[in-house]
Amino acid sequence: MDMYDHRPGSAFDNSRFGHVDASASFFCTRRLNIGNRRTANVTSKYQQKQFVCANMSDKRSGSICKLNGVEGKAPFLIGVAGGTASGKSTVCKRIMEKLGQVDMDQKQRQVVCISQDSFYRDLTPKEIAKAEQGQYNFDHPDAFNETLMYETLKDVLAGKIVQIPSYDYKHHTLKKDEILTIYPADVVLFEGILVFYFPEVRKLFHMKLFVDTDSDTRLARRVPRDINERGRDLDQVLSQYMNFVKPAFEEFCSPTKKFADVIIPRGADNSVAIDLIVQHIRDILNNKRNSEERSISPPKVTVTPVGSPSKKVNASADIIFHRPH
Ligand SMILES: Nc1ncnc2c1ncn2[C@@H]1O[C@H](COP(=O)(O)OP(=O)(O)O)[C@@H](O)[C@H]1O
Ligand SMILES: O=c1ccn([C@@H]2O[C@H](COP(=O)(O)O)[C@@H](O)[C@H]2O)c(=O)[nH]1
Repeated sequence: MDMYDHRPGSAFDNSRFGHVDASASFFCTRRLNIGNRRTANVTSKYQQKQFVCANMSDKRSGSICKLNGVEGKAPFLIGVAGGTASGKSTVCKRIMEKLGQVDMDQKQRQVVCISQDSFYRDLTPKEIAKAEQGQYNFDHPDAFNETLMYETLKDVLAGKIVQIPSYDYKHHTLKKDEILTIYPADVVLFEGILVFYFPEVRKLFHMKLFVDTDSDTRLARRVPRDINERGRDLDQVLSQYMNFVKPAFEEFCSPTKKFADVIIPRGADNSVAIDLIVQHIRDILNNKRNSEERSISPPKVTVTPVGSPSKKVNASADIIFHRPH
């Protein structure tokens, strides 16, 4: 999806993706601009199990965390769940558009979006053969790498730069030559059919949205999409839908609607709901910015000695605390 930072020419050896020995890793050092204000030397570590830049400080103080000594922001993390073709990606795109994030350099973006599909497990050749016949269940929670999803989101929350693969729906594989770099942002949207299914992952979200589009509409959208964009034929799409997609939606996805803070009926058509969400995000960002500014220039605090309450130790203090008696 074009909202991601596609960096085919990144310093990462993409050909190793998913095929390295678990212990194999390599390092690269780059100079990166983070947001409008910061520049940091970032050393990134790439491993099969964890494709994140793992060499930055994990310490958080409030919403500020450190990136190799440079202060970075912990983002506001929004989960966007919903059935297949409910409009999750389109809703995320609308939110980004309304927040003025689309025609913007990837590194400057305050709002970024990550797809849960980047956390599908690597399939064995036998599983790929099954998938090609529409016999693999991509809608079951076991199809996802929960640990990696959790660890990556934790890193995102810690203000780290993370690198994730994009997903190739035609070949049912993670794209080894298309690693997405997610730079620290103010808001991170994480969208997918089962983003609220895993309890530990679910707990990480500051806000949870569920895109609720009726199943006829979803199927009517999925059929042409899968044929035109994902290389399927009609029989495959319908049999996969009946055998796996529909039952898994009912068993695993639909029950997670109860965890949502906001349910968006009709998806991207619901501009009222999207406007309300965008306004809420704006308010949160403004509050966050104000509190960050306050923490960057804290008011001067002076303690007046006990017994001399009228004696001002520092005449320029903005706040005076009295020691309790
Ligand atoms: N409100 C809408 N009206 C018409 N088509 C839509 C609408 N929302 C999404 N679509 C189309 O439906 C398909 C699935 O939408 P998408 O946002 O990718 O869903 P999801 O991310 O939930 O799978 C895409 O082809 C998209 O262009
Ligand atoms: O190789 C694959 C991987 C996934 N799928 C289907 O994709 C949807 C999830 O993506 P949405 O954009 O939310 O629709 C899921 O229902 C899987 O069935 C696939 O067909 N092949």
